[in-house]
Amino acid sequence: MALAAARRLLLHAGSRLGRREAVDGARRFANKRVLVETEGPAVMKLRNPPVNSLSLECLTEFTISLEKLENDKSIRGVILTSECPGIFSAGLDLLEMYGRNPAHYAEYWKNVQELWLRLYTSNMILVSAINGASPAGGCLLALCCDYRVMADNPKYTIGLNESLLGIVAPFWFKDMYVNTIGHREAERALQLGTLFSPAEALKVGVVDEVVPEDQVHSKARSVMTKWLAIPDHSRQLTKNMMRKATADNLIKQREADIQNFTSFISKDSIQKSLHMYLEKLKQKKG
Ligand SMILES: CCCC/C=C/CC(=O)SCCNC(=O)CCNC(=O)[C@H](O)C(C)(C)COP(=O)(O)OP(=O)(O)OC[C@H]1O[C@@H](n2cnc3c(N)ncnc32)[C@H](O)[C@@H]1OP(=O)(O)O
Repeated sequence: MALAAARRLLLHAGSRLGRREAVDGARRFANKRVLVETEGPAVMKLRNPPVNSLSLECLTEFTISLEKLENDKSIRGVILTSECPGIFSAGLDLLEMYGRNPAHYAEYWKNVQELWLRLYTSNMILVSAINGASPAGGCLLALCCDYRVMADNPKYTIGLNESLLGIVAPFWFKDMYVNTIGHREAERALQLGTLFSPAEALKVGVVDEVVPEDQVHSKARSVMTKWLAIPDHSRQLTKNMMRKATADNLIKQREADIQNFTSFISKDSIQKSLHMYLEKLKQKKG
């Protein structure tokens, strides 16, 4: 209930802000963690420092921004990128999955599912400009896109690394990975929790193109121009044909998936693994 009210409030505030900024000349709207520019090809920038982790608030604002773009029939495509230097997204927020209660885990997971379904089944053309590290849920965001351009910086890695955290990528993460890189590569990468360098990601097909870092946005825009030249109706029907079965697989078992996640993440052993992983992240800083 509380979340639904927050969501209504955000939508309202978002549209007011959108109008105000439009008067200033720049066609854009924003909430705290997501900035959307609608001048030229629409660009959605995640800005949840330090690492663009997908907290509940960030997921909600992301979903609302997408909803607004979907409702604007003049917007046919969106470039998804990050405003945080060196980070595309650190994925799901570990602090939403650690040390909370089952009701919180269920609420969080419902919102993760909702964002995924909205992104994965979007009628718009989605191109990701991956300008930084993109582990786990960050990779998931990129995989939802129709085309992925990654910055050629060996410090940036991408992949579904859940098994390194002692957790298991849900079946719908896995389905999308298999759809993108094939069963054998996905099986190996999921078991090992592989984080691919840009060159490896290109080779295996996690991303479609790797370009010098200063060209990632211009390349994403030129890709968008090419995709925009395709008639919407045929492209959308084709996308739906390719993705429907994967999305339906979750839709038909959303509740069960929430229950599974909640009971899995609540286990002492899993909480212990997350604790150790969080400690490791802290220690890395020295
Ligand atoms: C059935 C269960 C399935 C659940 C599915 C889960 C999918 C997921 O997405 S799980 C999340 C997986 N994410 C990761 O493994 C990424 C972990 N983070 C990193 O590897 C690094 O932080 C980075 C490469 C993204 C960035 O490195 P950098 O050196 O720039 O920054 P750090 O000093 O490591 O981090 C800064 C700060 O942010 C905290 N943090 C990092 N990632 C997360 C996160 N995913 N959730 C919450 N918080 C995160 C990190 O602990 C630091 O915090 P402090 O400043 O307080 O120490």
